[in-house]
Amino acid sequence: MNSVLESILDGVRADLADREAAVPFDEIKRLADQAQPPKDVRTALLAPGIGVIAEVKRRSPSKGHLADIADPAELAASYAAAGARAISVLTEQRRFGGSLADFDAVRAAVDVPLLRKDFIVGTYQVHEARAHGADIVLLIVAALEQNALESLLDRVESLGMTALVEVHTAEDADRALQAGASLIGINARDLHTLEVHREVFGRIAPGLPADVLKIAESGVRGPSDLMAYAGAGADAVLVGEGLVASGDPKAAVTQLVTAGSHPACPRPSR
Ligand SMILES: O=C(O)c1ccccc1NCC(=O)[C@H](O)[C@H](O)COP(=O)(O)O
Repeated sequence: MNSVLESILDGVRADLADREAAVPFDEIKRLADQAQPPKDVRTALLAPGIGVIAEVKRRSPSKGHLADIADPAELAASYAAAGARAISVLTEQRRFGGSLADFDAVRAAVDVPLLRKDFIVGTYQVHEARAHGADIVLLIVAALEQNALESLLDRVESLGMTALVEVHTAEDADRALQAGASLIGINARDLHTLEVHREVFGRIAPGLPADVLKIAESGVRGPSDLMAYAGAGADAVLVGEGLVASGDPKAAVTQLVTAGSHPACPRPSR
């Protein structure tokens, strides 16, 4: 595993140990069982046009500070009002400045499906995501051994949620399919250099089955990037920096949604 990811995971494991000490596994499972039922993510993403998954992202390892985001609920409500199909909330604290408190605030503010965007390493975090009302949980292939990926994906689905399985290479994509992923995110950000290479999406997506929903992650800075990803087979794009650093996130989502539903925008064939 590469050092950027490894160092993120070290911090994630330390913070996770603190949370598990505060709220034991049985209690987080009980809270997950009491949460509102998860939403139908596939139907939301298959609505006509290229979907926009809008991200609440304060900072990142690659760019440092991105936006202050004093009120994540207000930001999320503006994303939803502008037509975002789903909202991604970063809950990793050390590198991304996110939190489960941000997630709770967003959950209370919007009805669209919510993605818990974090670095999942164990089943506790899956139940924790459900307890906080998540509908989608990110599983990063590069962060997980195959048996862990498969058992976490099973756990996500057994709780009625959808796993967004993130891949960076064709080998990752093979592992995601082997694990049974039905929603695959192809992340154009190289985890070694943190550079974005959008062409990675077009190299990997054609090798995925037609019934797998394909999300293009990272590097969408405006409608032309969305159109290019759509042309390479994306069902939806996941956008963070291009929204939060735009000065007018609601207008930025509106522009993307408009582009994604324009008759000239390519559609995935299935
Ligand atoms: O954003 C980073 O610097 C980063 C570094 C290491 C691991 C993950 C990272 N980002 C997570 C994401 O996948 C993005 O937040 C997401 O794809 C949105 O990307 P962007 O629109 O380019 O902000």
